[in-house]
Amino acid sequence: MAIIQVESLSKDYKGKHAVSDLNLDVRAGEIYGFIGPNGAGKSTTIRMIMQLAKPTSGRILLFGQEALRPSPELRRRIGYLPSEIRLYERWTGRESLAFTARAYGLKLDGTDFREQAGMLDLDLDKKIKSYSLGNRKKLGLIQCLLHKPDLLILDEPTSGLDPLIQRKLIDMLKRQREDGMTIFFSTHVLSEVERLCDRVAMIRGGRLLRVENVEGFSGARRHVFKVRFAGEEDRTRELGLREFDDGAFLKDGVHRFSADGPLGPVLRKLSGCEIVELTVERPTLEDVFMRDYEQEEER
Ligand SMILES: Nc1ncnc2c1ncn2[C@@H]1O[C@H](COP(=O)(O)OP(=O)(O)OP(=O)(O)O)[C@@H](O)[C@H]1O
Repeated sequence: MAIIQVESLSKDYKGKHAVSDLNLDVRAGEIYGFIGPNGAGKSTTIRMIMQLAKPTSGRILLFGQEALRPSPELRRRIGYLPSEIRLYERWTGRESLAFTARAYGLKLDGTDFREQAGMLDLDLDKKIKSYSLGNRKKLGLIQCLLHKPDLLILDEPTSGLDPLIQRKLIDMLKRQREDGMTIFFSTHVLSEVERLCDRVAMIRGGRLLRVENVEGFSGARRHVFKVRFAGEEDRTRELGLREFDDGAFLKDGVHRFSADGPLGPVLRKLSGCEIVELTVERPTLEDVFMRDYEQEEER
């Protein structure tokens, strides 16, 4: 069953499309990355999933239930970390956690979050007003795990964290997955997605560009070619580069395309023109996504 199912979801702000006709399905037990540049529509989507913003059109199902209005029952099953966390500045981290625990009717003895705080290197006895942005994020994350939700929705959880803490947070999220939690999180850091996610959706300009399986990423069997020929003209058609890749394109004088299988046939084709520069690489997820960005920009 899909834990999050988003169907034809759109959100307009004063006639401007923040999210357009978005479809997503997040399955039980997976870590799903939601990636896109600034202003892509990630937070707007997450706010709609959390029933904090009303969709202009479309449907959202959480745990198979229609979720267009705030529902305390659904809310209890979800841990949500917004991109900007609001905390009560005068409290210590521990007081803040104790308050949240009480709000959920949990009886905690103070040792329940010690492990997580230790893992993230967070001093819970300091006042929140003295916390850095990173420490606030850490506290927010521990807070949204307190009630042991089935689904974790995190809006840019690692932004503002140093690389060491980012890694610890990622390890902590992996551990949650081992305990059966489903995790949906937004980021613009691709390496994070590669380390952590089962699947990743890429959004830009409010529209879904693609969804990719990270494990066994199919791009690993392909080669990415970047080639500059003598002269500036577009050689895509002349060399039949679209026979290898429908999406072959020319940008800044460089022909870019990818191809499956052995290199020989491709190199033979390329040698029909005078090559000034050639690079051949295995594509990373980043290559695949950057290509999508660039192709979108061309349109
Ligand atoms: N409350 C609002 N009123 C008007 N426009 C909004 C509002 N919230 C978001 N937008 C616009 O919707 C678009 C998507 O914004 P959103 O915050 O969802 O992007 P994002 O992918 O989360 O970006 P970032 O990575 O910068 O947080 C942007 O053009 C933004 O300016």
